[in-house]
Amino acid sequence: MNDAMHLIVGPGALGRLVALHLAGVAPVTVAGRRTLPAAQTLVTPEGVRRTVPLDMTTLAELPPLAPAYLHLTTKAYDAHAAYESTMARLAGDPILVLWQNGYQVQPELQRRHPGPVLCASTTEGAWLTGDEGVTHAGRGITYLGDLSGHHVERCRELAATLNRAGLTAEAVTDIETRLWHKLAINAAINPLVARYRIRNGQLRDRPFRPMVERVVDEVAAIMAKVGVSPPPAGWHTLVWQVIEGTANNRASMLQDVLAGRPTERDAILGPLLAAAQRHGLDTPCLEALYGYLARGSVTLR
Ligand SMILES: NC(=O)C1=CN([C@@H]2O[C@H](COP(=O)(O)OP(=O)(O)OC[C@H]3O[C@@H](n4cnc5c(N)ncnc54)[C@H](OP(=O)(O)O)[C@@H]3O)[C@@H](O)[C@H]2O)C=CC1
Ligand SMILES: CC(C)(CO)C(=O)C(=O)O
Repeated sequence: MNDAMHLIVGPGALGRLVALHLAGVAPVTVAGRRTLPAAQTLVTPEGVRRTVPLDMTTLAELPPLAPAYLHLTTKAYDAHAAYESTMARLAGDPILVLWQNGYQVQPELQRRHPGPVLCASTTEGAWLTGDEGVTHAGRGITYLGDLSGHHVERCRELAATLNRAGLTAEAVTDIETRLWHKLAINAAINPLVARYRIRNGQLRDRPFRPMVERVVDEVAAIMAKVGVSPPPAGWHTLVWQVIEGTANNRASMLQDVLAGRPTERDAILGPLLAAAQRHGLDTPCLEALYGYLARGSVTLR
């Protein structure tokens, strides 16, 4: 057991998945905004159920801890509020680990946080089974890096801890590119499947296939202006590979829309639309999808 303490704020699907793994190798406290049962059940991708006691608390009851790591596992739109309420209670400046999708919270909190900030880009898949547990739907890989390029060793240390805990992780020196690549995938898939309430694989069919192509054209043009290098196979191939590999998924944004929750539209489409505006690019599809997610209606040209 490593004695570096991990505080995980945001006890949702990803937060509990990470907590239930880390608890086997390090001291872990999980903090949310409401009380959750201390015994949490993990259902593994193989269907095995494991119930693990966790130190669960609420931010309001959080003692003045000095954790080595503060993992922020809220949705992107809750990250700033969660960061502020947590930091107001902690002693010291922990290593902040950001697990959000998109590319909005990461540069903003990198500027705000006085300690090291690491970014995690993960392809793990998890969903909640209620207040008592989480299902690990699919194993993936977590890339860890930092935008400043000053904390490579800390990324390696955390990757080693996550690997010991049973989650595959790797420290990388190009996390910004990886976050933009994941954002491109999310931008091409999530708003369309949320808009049309379809599984990812249905994007391969008419009338959705040409819509995906147009969205990817817009994303690719923005990436070229921003200076994000394309994946080796190109943007279109990358997106179609993910659609193929996740054909049966109900993407996270579709689940949010169906449950009447806010979506991560600002974290995913926001950076693309802002870059398009800066560079004078016409992005009718992305704008229409953003408009739908903001207002609930869309007309794709
Ligand atoms: N789930 C997955 O498989 C993956 C998720 N991600 C990314 O990880 C992030 C988290 O996703 P996910 O776990 O699915 O989301 P969830 O909605 O399941 O979990 C978010 C959690 O954050 C809590 N929360 C919100 N605000 C605060 C706050 N101010 N203080 C403390 N806790 C708070 C919520 O509490 P409450 O219950 O009260 O709402 C909830 O428990 C997202 O950016 C997502 O895109 C990335 C890859 C995979
Ligand atoms: C890759 C994809 C689209 C898989 O569903 C995803 O990350 C999500 O659902 O948010």
